[in-house]
Amino acid sequence: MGCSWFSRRGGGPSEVDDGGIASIQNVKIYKYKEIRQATDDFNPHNKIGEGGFGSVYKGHLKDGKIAAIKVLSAESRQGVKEFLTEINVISEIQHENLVKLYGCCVEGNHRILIYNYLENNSLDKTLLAGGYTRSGIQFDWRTRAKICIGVAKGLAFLHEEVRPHIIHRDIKASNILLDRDLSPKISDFGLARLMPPNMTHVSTRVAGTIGYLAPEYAVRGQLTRKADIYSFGVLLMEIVSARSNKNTRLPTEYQYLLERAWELYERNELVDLVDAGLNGVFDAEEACRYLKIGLLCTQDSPKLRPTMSTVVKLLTGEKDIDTRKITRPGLISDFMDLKVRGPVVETKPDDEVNRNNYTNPSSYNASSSSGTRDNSNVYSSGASSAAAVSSFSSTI
Ligand SMILES: Nc1ncnc2c1ncn2[C@@H]1O[C@H](COP(=O)(O)OP(=O)(O)OP(=O)(O)O)[C@@H](O)[C@H]1O
Repeated sequence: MGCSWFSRRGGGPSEVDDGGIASIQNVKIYKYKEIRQATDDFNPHNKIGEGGFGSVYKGHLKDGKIAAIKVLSAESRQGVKEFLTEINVISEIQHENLVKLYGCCVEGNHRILIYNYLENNSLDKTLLAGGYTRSGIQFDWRTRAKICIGVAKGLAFLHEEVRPHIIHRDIKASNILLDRDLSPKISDFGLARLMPPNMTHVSTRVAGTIGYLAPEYAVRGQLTRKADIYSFGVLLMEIVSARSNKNTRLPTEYQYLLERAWELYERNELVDLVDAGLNGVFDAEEACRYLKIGLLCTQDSPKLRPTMSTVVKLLTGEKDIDTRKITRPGLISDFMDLKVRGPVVETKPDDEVNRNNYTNPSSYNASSSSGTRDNSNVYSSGASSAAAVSSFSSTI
């Protein structure tokens, strides 16, 4: 048997018998030997990606499952207890639009996460990398609408149903994976939490993320759910237009997606931003509505951005957009000449972090899902925002 349940069933690695972590019960522990076999000894041919947290391999597990195996980099050498505590939190969070964590491997210095493998890769490597021509995937309008709504639902779940609420902190195209049916799954939620606060290589991650960063988070380090909503707004516009938030190959005035969207919105020509690759086969009213929702989500003032559950209703048409509320979005380029100072505040009063009060969403009581907010419990999935923001200053 290559793996065991953490609650001392099946005899996992010796560290997991540590009495201080006996309360952790839901994490499947894989033996390093099984992971080596699954990846053919981490054969480069099986490597499917490289992110800020380490390398990702495709692997075949003994139970027949295909997995994405994320080998965390050296910086993440957290103690077994801390690591498993975080993993236990992540593994309890399950939703059809979140990537499923199968388990982990925590032997010696190894810290490895084992996820459900998603067949159709990430949005940045498919839709934003040339769409059908490059990936063979037909991103027609219906598929895009389904992707936008799915991501919105996954994020609404993290923000409003999980207790304490989770701020993803890194919503972007490379963290949206697609399954066989092109249903979207958000990856990396809770992951930055595994990194020690002094981790230095965070700068490369932030560099790739700048266009998604809400100004108040980038400049003042204010981390709330509204920062995720800003990133979602940018992603939404990327999906509709099939272009990245920044494209240096375009003439200067067209390079920044958000600036372009605002310009076109003011001229009542938003439809021009919709992907020309759709060959005109799309619902223009709906596509423009999505772009307007993107503008609403990226408003400069966090208070003007809708919550994610409202975004879901706006996307599905259950709720109408009040276009009077759309003002110029907050643009990071407005702050390009500012140097950012740390240390940084993680939250505002209405989005306070409280990691100790985490409760399993499955045991989450029904009255809360009817809209009652308990804003005192927010779990930030981010690594040190101070680290992120101070390294951000060195990359702009
Ligand atoms: N569950 C998965 N199924 C299939 N492919 C995956 C899975 N997880 C990751 N990948 C692949 O590995 C790549 C790297 O993923 P990873 O999340 O480590 O980094 P990233 O999102 O590109 O960057 P960052 O770590 O800065 O967020 C992804 O772009 C994707 O192609």
